[in-house]
Amino acid sequence: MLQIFPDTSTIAEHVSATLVAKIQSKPDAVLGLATGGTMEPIYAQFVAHAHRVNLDVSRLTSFNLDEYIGLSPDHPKSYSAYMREHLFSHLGFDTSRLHLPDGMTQDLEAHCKAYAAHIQAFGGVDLQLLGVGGNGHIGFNEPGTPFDCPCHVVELAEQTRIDNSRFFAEGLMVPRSAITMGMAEIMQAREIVLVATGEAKAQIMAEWYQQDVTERIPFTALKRHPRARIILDEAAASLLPPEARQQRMVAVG
Ligand SMILES: N[C@@H]1[C@@H](O)[C@H](O)[C@@H](COP(=O)(O)O)O[C@@H]1O
Repeated sequence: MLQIFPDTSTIAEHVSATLVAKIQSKPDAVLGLATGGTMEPIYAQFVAHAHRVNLDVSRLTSFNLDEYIGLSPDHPKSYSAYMREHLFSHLGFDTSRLHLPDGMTQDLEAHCKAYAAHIQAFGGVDLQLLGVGGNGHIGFNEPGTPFDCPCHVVELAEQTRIDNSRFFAEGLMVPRSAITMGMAEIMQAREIVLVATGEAKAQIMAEWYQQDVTERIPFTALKRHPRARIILDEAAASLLPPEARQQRMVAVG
């Protein structure tokens, strides 16, 4: 289902309310968490909302989508550091329940298998948050990734490294590879919320809308998911055909 909101702050309120409701109804839920600029206002809003309603997050389990290979959790540009900065350090999480792939692992293949098995051991993800790359990647599942692919190592597409270089100071290289949750684990999530904001996502959203399900655009897989929502702001929706732009959300909540 496609939903278009006026701007990033109404999206943040809406997604935050979705998260709070999920956690209130299932305090031991398993969340699939994403990083990237899109998620920053969402986590900020969620932290404020959680404080307001005194939300108990201590029984939650989370699995992050991905991590760069070669960056330790202490590296400021690791996704581990991102999660601490934007979410984990602000609320009373049980840190032993918060999982990210280990970018410093010595045995990549074994680690990927163990990460996938760990998610299965928890019965899969209840609610998966996703952003989307300019080339349609989700997590770091780049175009061409088979839809049944589990957690794996990926060589990042040149476009992805260029897009993500804005997060790295000049002279710091974007890593060439990453560990990502696979399309398989993502598609097994019971509920998926994908958020795309800003003009930079307008082109890929138009392609997503026009194309059938294709591995060339990984997030088209969500068209086959029974409970996936694609949430856009006006800018990301700006190249959609008029009939798609009818899906405007006027109310928040
Ligand atoms: N691995 C992450 C993705 O999980 C994220 O969804 C995407 C979009 O990022 P942004 O929200 O910064 O546009 O970029 C990265 O490559």
